[in-house]
Amino acid sequence: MSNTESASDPNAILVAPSLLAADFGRLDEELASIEAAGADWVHLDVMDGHFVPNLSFGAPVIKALRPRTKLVFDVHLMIAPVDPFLDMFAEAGAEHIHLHVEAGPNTHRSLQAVRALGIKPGIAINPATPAEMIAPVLDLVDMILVMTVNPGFGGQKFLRSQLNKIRTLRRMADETGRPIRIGVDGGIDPETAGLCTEAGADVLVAGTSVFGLPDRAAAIRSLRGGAVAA
Ligand SMILES: O=C(CO)[C@@H](O)[C@H](O)COP(=O)(O)O
Repeated sequence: MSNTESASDPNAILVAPSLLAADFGRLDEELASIEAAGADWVHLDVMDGHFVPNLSFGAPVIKALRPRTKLVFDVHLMIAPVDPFLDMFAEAGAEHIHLHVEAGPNTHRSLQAVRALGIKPGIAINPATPAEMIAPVLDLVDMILVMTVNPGFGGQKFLRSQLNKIRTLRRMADETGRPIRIGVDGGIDPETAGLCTEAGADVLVAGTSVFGLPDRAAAIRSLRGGAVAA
């Protein structure tokens, strides 16, 4: 199945390689490699050194990359506050924006602002935050991003403690009667992909297990294979 075919199938498991694990000196080539390898989206991690203890890249880099690929830009904002920067990421070409439920007191307003910009809103949730925290905003989102590591760094170990949360969120999302995708982010490899999809996730965000391997097509196939086998 090609990237665009799988992305338009609501039941497909989608793979979104995280550019954080790419070679930042060759972003063009890295993007081209995952597009050719069958990635569905590219996941773009924006870090501010305040909400998370690390810095990555911001809207100018995303804007520069936008014309270089047809992949959907799945932007994960690990920043606080978010509201003053939403216009900037819209203008840069974000198609999805995930903001964190922990990032500020106005999550409901921020998600409405994302939708008003014509962007699909997602709500991201940290490992220590209970699933119930996002119940009041589920009617506003198209996606939930479950952090399966503490945000801020690639290459961390998957937290199995998040599997029950994924199950709970799958049930809550299904109860809305709307199609809401559940992404998992952090420590995703073919084995943990299977655990997550079995629990109800349908988007696999993976940095190290895609960009860490020379054959990106094989890496993406293995992730899908792990997911299907669950
Ligand atoms: O948002 C984050 C980290 O904060 C993730 O997107 C990581 O970039 C995933 O990296 P791996 O755990 O797959 O290496």
